[in-house]
Amino acid sequence: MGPTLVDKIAPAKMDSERSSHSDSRARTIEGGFLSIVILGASGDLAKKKTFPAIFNLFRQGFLPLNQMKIIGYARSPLSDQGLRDRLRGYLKAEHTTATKDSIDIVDKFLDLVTYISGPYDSDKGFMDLNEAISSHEQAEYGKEGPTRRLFYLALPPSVYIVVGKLLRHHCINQRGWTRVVVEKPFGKDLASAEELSKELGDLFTEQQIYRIDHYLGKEIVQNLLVMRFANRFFVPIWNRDNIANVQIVFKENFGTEGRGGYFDEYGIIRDIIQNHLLQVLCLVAMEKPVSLSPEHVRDEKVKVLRAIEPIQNKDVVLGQYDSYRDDPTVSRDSRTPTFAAVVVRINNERWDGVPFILRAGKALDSRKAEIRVQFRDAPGDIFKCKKQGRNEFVMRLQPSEAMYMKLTVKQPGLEMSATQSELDLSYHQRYQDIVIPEAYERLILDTIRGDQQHFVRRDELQVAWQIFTPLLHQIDDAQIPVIMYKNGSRGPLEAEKLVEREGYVRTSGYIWIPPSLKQEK
Ligand SMILES: NC(=O)C1=CN([C@@H]2O[C@H](COP(=O)(O)OP(=O)(O)OC[C@H]3O[C@@H](n4cnc5c(N)ncnc54)[C@H](OP(=O)(O)O)[C@@H]3O)[C@@H](O)[C@H]2O)C=CC1
Ligand SMILES: O=C1O[C@H](COP(=O)(O)O)[C@@H](O)[C@H](O)[C@H]1O
Repeated sequence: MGPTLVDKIAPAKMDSERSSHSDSRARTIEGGFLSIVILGASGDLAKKKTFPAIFNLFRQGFLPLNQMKIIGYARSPLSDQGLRDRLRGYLKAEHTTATKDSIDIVDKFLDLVTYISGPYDSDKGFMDLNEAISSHEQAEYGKEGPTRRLFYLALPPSVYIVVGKLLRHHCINQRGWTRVVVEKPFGKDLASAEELSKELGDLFTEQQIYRIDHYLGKEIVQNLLVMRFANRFFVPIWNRDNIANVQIVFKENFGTEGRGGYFDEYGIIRDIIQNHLLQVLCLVAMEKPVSLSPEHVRDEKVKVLRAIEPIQNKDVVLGQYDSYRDDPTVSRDSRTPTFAAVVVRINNERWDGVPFILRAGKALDSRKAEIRVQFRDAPGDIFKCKKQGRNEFVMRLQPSEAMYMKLTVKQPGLEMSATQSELDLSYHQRYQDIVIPEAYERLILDTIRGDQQHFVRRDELQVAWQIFTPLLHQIDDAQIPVIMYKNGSRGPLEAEKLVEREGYVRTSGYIWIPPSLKQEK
């Protein structure tokens, strides 16, 4: 039998081989035995996102085949094999040619996975965990040599602190780094987020804490700084003189589906807008950082957040889809918004007067996330372009990553008339041989490399909550109306009116479906 894909896996790639930018961002991967511990390994996120992302890194040779273990920890009574069986269906060895190879690579990965069943609040469980990690380390590395420990909290935030304390007490690495990944929601409002930050901050240094927001790992989001600051086209026009309005949109064509209990407590602003969309806004609106070092980038994000004005009620539309309360895990008289449109205003020299409209909704007519930048009309319109519509630059995060510009051109033919057309960079067409990594894949790799650029810093989180907390408290106190909308619709009509009121000009008669989206259907 010839060599399988597993045999062909190279030792973990070093950053110097992989990184296209050999500047200050390129980090050396420190050597040493790597233990990745997933706490909450029995859960939804772990099986759907965390383990598959680690598997993809492994499959592509980014993890050290013979120098690592992956340990799942949760209360559920599972065996090693039980966890492996549960995960197998989620590990897809796509892009490998032979089926045998695909099975081998999955088996090889699952061989690295073990499971410990234990509570989240007992010394014993965490002593067992430490024992297991140490014994793997020693089996490979003896008692000397550097080791690396990554703890991924795929858990409800209610247990973060108790788990953090026990990790701190029993599982800290004595021979190398310890890093802790925490998932959103990081609190429910400013006070609770601050408390969580303080308690975690008493246990771990800021350099050890990785607050994950998976939107920061999406390809088009990662492209934002390059687009804005490496293209002469954009540098001079990215401001209030040229841009009329910006929309950052998240739509899902399904409801809360099995997560109703969690969602009903949080709602769409805490679930999507305060974190994912606000993070995207930071990258669209921030000033150029001094360098790409994580602190320089995050310093600029914090500055733009600090320039955001208090949100006014007239700038908010809330909705709830009509079948939301049919979910048995949702309260019968729930007023939790499943849709929100919020106008955010940035009071600085670059953006004064430009509305940033953040819109997110569940159970809408399609699944899509995009940034839509609409430009002002060209002055002195001799071509009657106003009829045709405005220039827009759209960055589609999903589905099918793309960036396109809507612009006015001469209608081809003998007549001199203007029409709307587009310049399209659809990734699946342009980069046919490149597999775009999943957000979690990229971010987990960053945690192993020690790169915090794409993670939320404590002060960033604090300002993000400061912006939304007054509004959230009013919503919690039922002071803002929640409009019903039909499951599968575009959301409340009032939101469309809000967007119009803020000066968005819809192009009439222009319908263009990007080829990559046609393929998607
Ligand atoms: N699922 C998703 O798509 C996303 C999730 N997240 C966040 O990731 C984290 C994990 O999410 P998810 O996997 O969906 O969560 P789950 O509800 O599936 O919980 C994960 C595991 O935690 C344990 N657990 C559940 N409830 C409790 C509780 N009340 N007290 C103690 N342990 C509990 C369970 O393990 P056991 O009982 O075996 O110990 C469960 O398998 C959350 O913070 C969530 O907000 C973020 C983005 C997306
Ligand atoms: O964080 C969350 O994100 C998902 C949407 O993620 P995407 O990468 O598929 O866009 C959302 O469904 C979920 O409610 C939310 O908690």
